[in-house]
Amino acid sequence: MSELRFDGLSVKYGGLTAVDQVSLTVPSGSVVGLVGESGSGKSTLARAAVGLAPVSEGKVLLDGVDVSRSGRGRRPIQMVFQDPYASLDPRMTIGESIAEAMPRGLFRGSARGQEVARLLELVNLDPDRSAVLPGQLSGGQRQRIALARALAGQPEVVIADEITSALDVSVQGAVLNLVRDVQTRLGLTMLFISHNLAVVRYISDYIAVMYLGRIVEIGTVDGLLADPLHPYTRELLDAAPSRRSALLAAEPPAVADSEPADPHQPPAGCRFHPRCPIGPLVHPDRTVCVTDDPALGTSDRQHHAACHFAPALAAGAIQISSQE
Ligand SMILES: Nc1ncnc2c1ncn2[C@@H]1O[C@H](COP(=O)(O)OP(=O)(O)OP(=O)(O)O)[C@@H](O)[C@H]1O
Repeated sequence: MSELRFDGLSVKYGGLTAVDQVSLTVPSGSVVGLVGESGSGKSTLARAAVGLAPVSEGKVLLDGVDVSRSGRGRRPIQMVFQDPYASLDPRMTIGESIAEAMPRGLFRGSARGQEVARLLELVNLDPDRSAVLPGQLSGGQRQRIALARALAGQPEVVIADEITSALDVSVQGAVLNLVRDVQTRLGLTMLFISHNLAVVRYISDYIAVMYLGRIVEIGTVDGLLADPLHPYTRELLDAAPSRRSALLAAEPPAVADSEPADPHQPPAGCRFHPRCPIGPLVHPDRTVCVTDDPALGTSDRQHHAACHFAPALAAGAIQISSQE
């Protein structure tokens, strides 16, 4: 069990800051669900944790140790990606693919085969099928193999990036159940990325909401969903269909009546202010939203939102848009 922490992490692609000074902790053995619209930086944050995105500032820490300095060899953070068709070599049997991901030298001879069988059983696949090629498997089965491959690396942290969104709707629930079961059994620390709030709610202990390269709200699942403090989170929730239909939805809901923000030109002050239903768009006197960049709370409270008016929203002193 290990704590994963992003500490003031920034990732830049040319002139674009895809992730902007993000600090986020995934407590040991827990699941943090990361939600936000397309382009908000979720995948980039995840990729930075495994060395696949160029970190320009800040650190990724595993139990306080900078992962970029942990050297070669075993990789304690493993990722499962969206596309189960692209993530497996079509010429390797699934057994070979899993064995290839094991730490070098840890399993030799028959122990290798036994470990492959154990991993296949862990993801509810018949160990006798280790000789089949990925082309003979369905999308859901391939995603199970991708999970087994990630687990073969004996990770302390698994990052799952939209792992159900490319799957047939009929198998999404089964893969989610499996991931939750494996995470619980192994006590894994997990960052679970999805557009789909219903999926995230089902699997996570905490939810972090990302908007234009920043975390704008974080809290426990129950706390955040019962009492969202950021207007963007409220929009996401209002736009989300019922839990069942959201679980089955191939495409995530868009935020209603809102223009996607341009990540190349983030607005000054609060980045959400040009879209915000309680900001200067509706209340021109709320100039603080244009001038001051709100910070995510730093107290010990478990629920934080980066909004100047979060305390007033929480207290019921102001309401969203037409209700105000
Ligand atoms: N390799 C890259 N080179 C240049 N820009 C990139 C690269 N990868 C991501 N970006 C840009 O960084 C921003 C964040 O993208 P990212 O994929 O992290 O967002 P996301 O929230 O995961 O979205 P999605 O859910 O659509 O994958 C976007 O504006 C994207 O175009």
